[in-house]
Amino acid sequence: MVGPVTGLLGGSFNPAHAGHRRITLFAMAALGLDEVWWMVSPGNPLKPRKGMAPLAARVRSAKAASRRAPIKVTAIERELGTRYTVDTLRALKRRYPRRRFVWLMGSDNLAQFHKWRNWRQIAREMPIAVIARPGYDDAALASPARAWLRDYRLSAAGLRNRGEWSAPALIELRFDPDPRSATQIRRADPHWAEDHAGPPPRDEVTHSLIHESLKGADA
Ligand SMILES: Nc1ncnc2c1ncn2[C@@H]1O[C@H](COP(=O)(O)OP(=O)(O)OP(=O)(O)O)[C@@H](O)[C@H]1O
Ligand SMILES: O=C(O)c1ccc[n+]([C@@H]2O[C@H](COP(=O)([O-])O)[C@@H](O)[C@H]2O)c1
Repeated sequence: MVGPVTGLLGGSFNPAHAGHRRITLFAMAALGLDEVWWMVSPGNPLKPRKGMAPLAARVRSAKAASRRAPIKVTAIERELGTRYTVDTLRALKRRYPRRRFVWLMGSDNLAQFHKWRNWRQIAREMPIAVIARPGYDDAALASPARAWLRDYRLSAAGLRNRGEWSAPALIELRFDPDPRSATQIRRADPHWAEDHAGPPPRDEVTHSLIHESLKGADA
């Protein structure tokens, strides 16, 4: 029997915002997902550490932004000890073998995807759904990763109706694009990261942040 269909939205969430929530709910409906996990990254390998609030603060902001939605917030990469998405996805598939996963990301990330470690292998691990984002769609369209994935394009209905999933698969989701971004929030509140720095969380706090939300997630 196939387990729940789970979308994975990895991100810095520095901070989380209403755009994350909206694109998640949209992707869930379009792709027929049972739930989405927001994986708050301990540190995007391509982003500077400066200006990044601590993991615990970003997890808190993600929990607030996802309240009462079928979204689980997790910092599981901290527990898995993975930093690169390719390693995270392999570890998750091993840990949750009954689940079917889809990797979700905005078109800004498709434009840069060829810079991610082992990106072709990421595409072989699970279908990828890309959500159009204002200002990035031309770059995404012209990107090396999209060129590579062109022959694997699939409609959202195509993915929903497939009995057996295969990867690579690229699903391009376009809906009333959402202009919100964490950059915009930090511009309006330049001290966001500092104000949320606080003392480093104790180990048991981080531990409970990691485990709490995925409790009950079956294998
Ligand atoms: N408004 C949006 N439309 C489409 N995708 C989005 C949007 N906001 C965030 N995403 C996607 O959600 C994931 C996590 O995003 P992230 O936490 O980096 O937020 P962000 O707003 O992109 O942050 P920043 O402005 O700091 O780069 C990424 O795949 C990103 O592309
Ligand atoms: O694995 C990589 O090389 C890699 C490079 C850049 C970003 N990522 C992942 O992409 C996701 C989105 O990151 P961000 O910072 O754009 O929200 C997050 O899960 C990061 O860990 C992964």
